[in-house]
Amino acid sequence: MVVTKRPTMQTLSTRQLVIDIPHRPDGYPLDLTIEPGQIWGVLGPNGAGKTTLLHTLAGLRAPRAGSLCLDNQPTGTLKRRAFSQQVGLVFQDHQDGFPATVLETALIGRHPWLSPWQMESADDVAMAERALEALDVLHLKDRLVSTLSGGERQRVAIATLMTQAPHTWLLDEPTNHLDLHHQVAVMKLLTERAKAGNAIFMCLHDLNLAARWCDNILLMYPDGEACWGRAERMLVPSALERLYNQDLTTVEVDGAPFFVPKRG
Ligand SMILES: Nc1ncnc2c1ncn2[C@@H]1O[C@H](COP(=O)(O)OP(=O)(O)OP(=O)(O)O)[C@@H](O)[C@H]1O
Repeated sequence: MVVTKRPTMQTLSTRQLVIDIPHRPDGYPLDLTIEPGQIWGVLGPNGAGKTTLLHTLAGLRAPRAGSLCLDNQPTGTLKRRAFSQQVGLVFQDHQDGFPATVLETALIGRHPWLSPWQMESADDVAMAERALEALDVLHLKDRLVSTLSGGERQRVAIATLMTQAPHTWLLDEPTNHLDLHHQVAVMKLLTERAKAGNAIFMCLHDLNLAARWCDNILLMYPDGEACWGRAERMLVPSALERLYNQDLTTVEVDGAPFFVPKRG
């Protein structure tokens, strides 16, 4: 049996980070620490910079200022493979680069753990199949990804991240395209991963999913202003109304606030 030696889990943090959004002033620099066990929700209107932040955290875009660290080590000094063992990203949109089955796609998640040209082992395949099962897409494993529905494709993308098994999970609107049952299933899965010690950091447009499942919230405003902290402190109607420029009615359901847009 091949045993993959796991590196110790490292905490992703930002120091005075300014994301680079063309023609926008710097705004408020971000000093975030995304701790093991935490579930972060990033909220903000269209164009506020949520995707740009995720791509910056994933090392795909350079920040305008500031730095990113894993523990105390600047991420720029790490090899891409070592970084990908620690940090993984589910994109908002999924493009098919080349024809691949669902299982082949999930197995891409093992690449940071294999040497160049090393074939995936039976253990890697078993890991990918467990992830596909957790996302309820194992029955589709031999289908071409290009033939899947939007929600199925989204679940395959999350299963691919689960197969990658990084410490920090970055997810750009992971509930996009998902029906209600699968939205809840994904949020439960992320909660289980956080309980197991992973750090979860995701953009969401659904305030009520954030209120129910996230313990930390980052609010991003279109002018670059930002604030963050414990969910109960951040999810207050006045702040959210200003964030979305939308009046809200708030009720409490099962001990969590539930926000409904006012009609008028
Ligand atoms: N390459 C680019 N050139 C010019 N502007 C860009 C570029 N990339 C992003 N932007 C702009 O940066 C801003 C932030 O985009 P981003 O995708 O991060 O927002 P978002 O908060 O994720 O939005 P949404 O909720 O719509 O997904 C937007 O106004 C976008 O048009």
